[in-house]
Amino acid sequence: MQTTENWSFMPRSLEEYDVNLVNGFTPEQTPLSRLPDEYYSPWEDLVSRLTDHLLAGRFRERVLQLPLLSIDRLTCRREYQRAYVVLTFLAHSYVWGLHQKAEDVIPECIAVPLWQVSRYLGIKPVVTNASVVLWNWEVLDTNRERMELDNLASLITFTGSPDEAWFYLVSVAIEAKGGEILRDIGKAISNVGANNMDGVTNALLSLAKSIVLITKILNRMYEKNDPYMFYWKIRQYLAGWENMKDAGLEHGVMYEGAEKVDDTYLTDGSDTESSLYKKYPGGSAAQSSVLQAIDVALGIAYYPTSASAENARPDSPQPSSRVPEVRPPQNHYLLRMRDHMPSLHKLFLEDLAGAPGIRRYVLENTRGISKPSTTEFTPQIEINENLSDGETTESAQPSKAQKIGLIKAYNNCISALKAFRSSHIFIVKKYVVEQARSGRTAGSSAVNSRDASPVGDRTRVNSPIITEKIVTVTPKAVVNGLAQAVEEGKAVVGTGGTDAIEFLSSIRNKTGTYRI
Ligand code: HEM
Repeated sequence: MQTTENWSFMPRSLEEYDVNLVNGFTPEQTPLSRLPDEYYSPWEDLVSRLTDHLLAGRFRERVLQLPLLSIDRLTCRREYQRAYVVLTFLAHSYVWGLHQKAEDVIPECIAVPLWQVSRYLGIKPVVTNASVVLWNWEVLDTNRERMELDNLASLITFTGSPDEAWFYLVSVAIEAKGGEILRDIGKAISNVGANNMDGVTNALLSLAKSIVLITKILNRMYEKNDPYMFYWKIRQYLAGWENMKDAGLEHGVMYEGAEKVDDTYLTDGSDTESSLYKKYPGGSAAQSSVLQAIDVALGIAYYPTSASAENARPDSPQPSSRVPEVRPPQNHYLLRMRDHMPSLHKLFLEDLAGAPGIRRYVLENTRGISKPSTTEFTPQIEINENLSDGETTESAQPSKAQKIGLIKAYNNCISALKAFRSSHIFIVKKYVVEQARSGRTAGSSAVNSRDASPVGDRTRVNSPIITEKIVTVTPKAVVNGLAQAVEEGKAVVGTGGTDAIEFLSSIRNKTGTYRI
């Protein structure tokens, strides 16, 4: 049990945010692998053979045989979470199918309970980071260090492939470091409140180490997730129903019968007020609260990717004693992604933003010592050596060395976070951009004859694992949802429908400018 006393600056207890200092935003207790009440066995039995039914081409038929079950027999949040995971997997499998045309109506037997459990958990009724990562893991050996990559398994996958499980598990292992990360953030902020400079410095040094550690975990993605598999076989199931015109979901998806059980149905996720069709983006690790918590704690605000905003950093130290508060634009993609987190985690991030600011503390207490770069990231912090130690002559005041230590610790965090984002961009280039540019190839996987026509032989080069001779095919524009070939010169879009690399680079570069 970790002490939560460092978190007394928050208006609510960590428990009330469904956050803990062991695993962060993922539960301390292992998620349920099956709902205990046999009443729910029709859902559990179907999801346990999900891949088999998809492969047999009879999954949709099986869904239509499901009874409409009440959610009244779910007894606790853990059970609601399990129900949400099961129902989102069933819903996305139904909509996307396997080598089938997308369906734009989720049948009542899934749609109604999915809508209701999502309302209870305060999350959107689509696959999210919570469905596939936070609430979708188990530990293999409970006697060992719990949540390391070599001791984890995913509870449900769409494809039954190790690649898909690995994709989720890398995120689970990162999420689990959220406990350590929150401990450091709590220590840093409570020491800001107590005006204990060394305490803030030590907490930031530890936070920087944790960010380096999650970057190492992120870089293990290549070990067991083949980019080809990911892009062409797995990613399609994570897609939601926003910006999906090309996939046949121009209006989004209808949750059959949900309007009868919830008055708010019509007002959420629709283009027009009265539409029964909903548009929601799908699952993305951009919905991870850990990364956003680090951003919030370090005082990093998000910006639109437009050129004018690019040049502005909000809080370059001002001559006056006040560091202006900056409100990020409300429509920014990363802020929108908070609606795809459990609402308690979103609330946590909002309340964290109101806590004593670490960045503000560093800036205000090192004025005259730091010489912030107004341009891009520089590896070396520039210390203004010529300035006298002015305000720090009294023995009770921190020394110049302490102030320099504080700036360096803060900058270590920024550099580590920027390095995380650089590694992530590299992954997105390998797993998304290169795949989209290469066009779909037939190798060990079957290609829908309606999707493609063979044009010649080529050795498959994108996968580090498979090197057999394969047939190159000319892809039609859309294979399924997010799995599509994109011509050179056209943007490869992320879940949010914007140019993924441009978007991620802008955030990465902006992170770097926060060095002091
Ligand atoms: C094969 C692996 C991965 C791919 C292809 C990938 C792809 C993407 C893409 C395309 C975006 C842009 C926004 C969107 O489309 O939603 C994004 C955003 C993001 N991803 Fe990943 N991702 C991968 C793994 C991870 C992992 C393991 C994490 C760790 C938690 C992660 C964390 C993030 C974050 C935090 C963002 C928001 C942007 C930012 O804060 O820098 N991703 N990812």
